[in-house]
Amino acid sequence: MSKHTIVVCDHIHDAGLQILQNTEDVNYVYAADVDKTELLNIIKDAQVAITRSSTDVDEKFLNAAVNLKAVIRAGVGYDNVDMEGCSKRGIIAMNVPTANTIAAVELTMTHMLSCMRKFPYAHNQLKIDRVWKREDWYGNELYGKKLGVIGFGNIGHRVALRAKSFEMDVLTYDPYIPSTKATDLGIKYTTNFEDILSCDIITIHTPKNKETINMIGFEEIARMKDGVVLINCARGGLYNEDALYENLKSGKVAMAGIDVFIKEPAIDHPLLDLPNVTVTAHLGANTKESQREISVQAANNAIESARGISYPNALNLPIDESKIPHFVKPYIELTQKMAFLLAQLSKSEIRSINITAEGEISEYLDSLQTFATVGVLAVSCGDEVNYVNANFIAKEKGIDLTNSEFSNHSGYQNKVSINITTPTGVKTISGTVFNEDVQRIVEINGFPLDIEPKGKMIIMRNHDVPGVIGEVGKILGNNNINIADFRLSRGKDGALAVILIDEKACSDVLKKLDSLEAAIAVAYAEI
Ligand SMILES: NC(=O)C1=CN([C@@H]2O[C@H](COP(=O)(O)OP(=O)(O)OC[C@H]3O[C@@H](n4cnc5c(N)ncnc54)[C@H](O)[C@@H]3O)[C@@H](O)[C@H]2O)C=CC1
Ligand SMILES: O=C(O)C(=O)COP(=O)(O)O
Repeated sequence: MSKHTIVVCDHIHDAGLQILQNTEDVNYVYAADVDKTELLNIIKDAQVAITRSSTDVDEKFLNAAVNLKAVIRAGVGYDNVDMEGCSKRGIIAMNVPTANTIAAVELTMTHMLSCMRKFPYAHNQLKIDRVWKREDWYGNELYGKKLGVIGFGNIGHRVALRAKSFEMDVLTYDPYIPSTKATDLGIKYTTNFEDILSCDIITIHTPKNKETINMIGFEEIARMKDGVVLINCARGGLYNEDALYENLKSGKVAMAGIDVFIKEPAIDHPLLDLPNVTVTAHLGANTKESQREISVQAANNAIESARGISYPNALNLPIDESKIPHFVKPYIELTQKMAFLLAQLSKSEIRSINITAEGEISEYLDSLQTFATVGVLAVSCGDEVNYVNANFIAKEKGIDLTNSEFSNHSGYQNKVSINITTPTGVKTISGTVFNEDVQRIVEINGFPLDIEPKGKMIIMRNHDVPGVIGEVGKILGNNNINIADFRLSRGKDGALAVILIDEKACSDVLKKLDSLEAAIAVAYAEI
């Protein structure tokens, strides 16, 4: 039995390791304790890698991981994964998005309470210094304070709910949610960032990306209340670290609760020297409950993806098949098959792939474009091309990708057409789906047809003169090729025959057909 190699790059709970160990077709390699240079050597055999935030899936990692098909970020944030690099190489990236939510929520509340009561300092004075000085430790209450929550996703909204139970006045800023998601929970919603800056305590729960890096900097802090408290259990760099340091030093920011740093491990970070921060070493996800669940999910997902069965929570697929309406799926398949067929008929350099659609299916043009590109490129690139790298490969080859909605309606409820441009002209194919899942090609190069996109076929353009069908039948019969179906379409420029055959037609047979006086062009294709 051939085994799939799964490399575990960071510490995950034993429960997941057990699953990997007990799976017969998995060869699992535990590399959490090796240094990252040695990991580059180990990762070259991996089909699937499991990582946490301690392993950067960057250019170096990806260049070394020559057999990698999938990478699983065993947690939420994937800012340490070079998503474009993965896509270019056809690697599917996945995360485990909700298993550590509660752990991160509770650590956020811990930092908030610790900051308000200066808990670690009070604790250390008694425990380490053995000093009993109650007058040193007057804190503040959460009760009645205004809390600003930036990012109202899985973690942010739960932090808001818990803060409400402390009878805080909670306000959220998240332009990507409907306001009712917050207001239905009794949380105030704002699209004005200034409202957040006017809060007593601010906590951030967004992903780290171009838009959110330095979301809070010198200018934003300057507009905050004196004595504001800032919490960051999301990612280092969402609050500008220099601005945070300077303003904690001056006392403008009274306290900060920080779990994450731009560069980790952060054992020499200047923030650690300040007396008004509570810090943890990126422990947001570190509860036994959450790590057990993440590890089990990551292991199962790694096995599924190594076997090519499914890619749960894939982050770089063109479409999330679990979220699309039922009617779209057969169009996805049909588009890829039609593109594959058309590229076989063209047999020349492809300069552009254009997709058009009419009906409700036109809402999915961008995704269909990717599937068409996979179909076209599969003819020349074989299984090197897949849904995540197709657009990159097309770009590298200088193929122009475009799509648009049909301006004219042809009467079909839904129809997809693919046009490919080659040095000799434009080739077209169109298809539709009847009765929910009956896929049909309804046109090739302007000739109306009704054929199933399946099987071995000869496609022949010929002058519309008597005797062609007989001559074709004779050549195929003489070469022991059985005709399964013969579809003929007539147009003003001649005829097009699609001949479905039981055996593959070799180039010799195609040459004989091409030499018929009536023949204009002959091609063989297989779907
Ligand atoms: N410290 C730790 O160990 C952990 C840290 N995290 C971090 O927390 C982040 C949030 O996690 P979840 O809540 O699970 O993610 P999520 O995806 O459920 O929520 C993120 C929210 O941020 C919002 N958002 C995005 N851009 C925004 C912007 N510019 N302004 C305001 N809101 C914006 C989104 O609309 C979304 O509602 C993760 O991306 C990860 O980096 C997550 C788990 C543990
Ligand atoms: O899930 C996340 O985004 C986290 O930050 C947790 O990271 P970790 O898996 O603990 O390295």
